[in-house]
Amino acid sequence: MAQPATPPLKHELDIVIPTMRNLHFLEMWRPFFEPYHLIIVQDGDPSKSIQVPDGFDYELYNRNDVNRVLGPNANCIAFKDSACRCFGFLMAKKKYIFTIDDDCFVAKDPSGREINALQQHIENLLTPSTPFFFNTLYDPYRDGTDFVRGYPFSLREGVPTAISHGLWLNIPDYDTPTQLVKPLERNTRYVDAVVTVPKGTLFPLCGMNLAFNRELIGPAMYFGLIGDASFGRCDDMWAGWCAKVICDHLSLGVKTGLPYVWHNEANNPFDTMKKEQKGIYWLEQIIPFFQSVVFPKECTTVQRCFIELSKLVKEKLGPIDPYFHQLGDSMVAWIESWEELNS
Ligand SMILES: O=c1ccn([C@@H]2O[C@H](COP(=O)(O)OP(=O)(O)O[C@H]3O[C@@H](CO)[C@H](O)[C@H]3O)[C@@H](O)[C@H]2O)c(=O)[nH]1
Ligand SMILES: [Mn+2]
Repeated sequence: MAQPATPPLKHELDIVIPTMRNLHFLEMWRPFFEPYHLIIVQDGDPSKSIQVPDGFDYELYNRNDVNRVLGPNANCIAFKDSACRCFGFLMAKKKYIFTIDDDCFVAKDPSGREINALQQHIENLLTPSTPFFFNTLYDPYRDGTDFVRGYPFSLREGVPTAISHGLWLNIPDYDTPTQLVKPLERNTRYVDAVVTVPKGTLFPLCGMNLAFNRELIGPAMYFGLIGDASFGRCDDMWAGWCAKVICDHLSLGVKTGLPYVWHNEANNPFDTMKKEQKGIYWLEQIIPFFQSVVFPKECTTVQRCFIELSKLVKEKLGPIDPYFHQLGDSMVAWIESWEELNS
């Protein structure tokens, strides 16, 4: 009798979900997520109980657990935003992480077939990236394609992929001003492509539908000290900028494109306006800062790069606002916590 196939990376991947709601969205993901272990990080009042549908294998953490586990470093885990998810990254023990927001559902491809987002992330992570030279036919490692004529043979091995950044149909990941002027806009464009983000290029990472190799880049996936600082909704982007400059330095790859999820809930733009206020101003200074980062050659690990980055954040961004001094300190506390829990 044929044995049912073991789902890919079943014992090597954890799914991390930040939440402040009930997790009914998991019902739709049941066929894809049920074989995997879930790490749920509950935001808000720890005395509230979160409903997780039956049949899932999960561990659930709240603020009390963060305080208990991290002690004096607990403040590096921000709440009041999706940033609480990085406590799940700390607690995970597997090599790969897939993280998804609780308002993301299974999307369909143009043929009407449900998309197994996890499987596509795994394919992205298990095949190399090509940050040093752009392949005009997108990801050359996908079935049915290859490197185009003129692609240097010496670069065709690629580099290990650290991050797989998936996209979203329906509610687009817009900032508040864009959301306000286009309240009815929906993303209906399904593009069947995966590309490597080139070396030296930053991008706005969205944490909604994201996977990464925790061994390669885990310590850089820090969603910051966000909650109380009006730097809201920049948690994922902060992780993206830090991780990308470190990937560039360590010759690791970042892919973006497939898979899609269906993003269901539009935030109230008048609420998010307050959250994003400072981030929108700061963005124009933060990006030139990251573009100028050069790591010394002694920075041979993600941890060392991250500590170096924390110093640069304090020195170069500190003059903009005292918040960046706190953020620099919390980056150090994050690395201390990572080393304590993952030594
Ligand atoms: O205070 C909070 C707010 C949210 N969460 C959980 O975080 C994710 C994302 O929340 P939500 O869908 O409300 O926010 P979006 O603006 O659509 O999300 C985008 O912004 C990002 C950065 O904040 C996020 O990664 C993006 O996808 C949900 O699971 C909420 O339950 C929370 O825990 N606490
Ligand atoms: Mn959302």
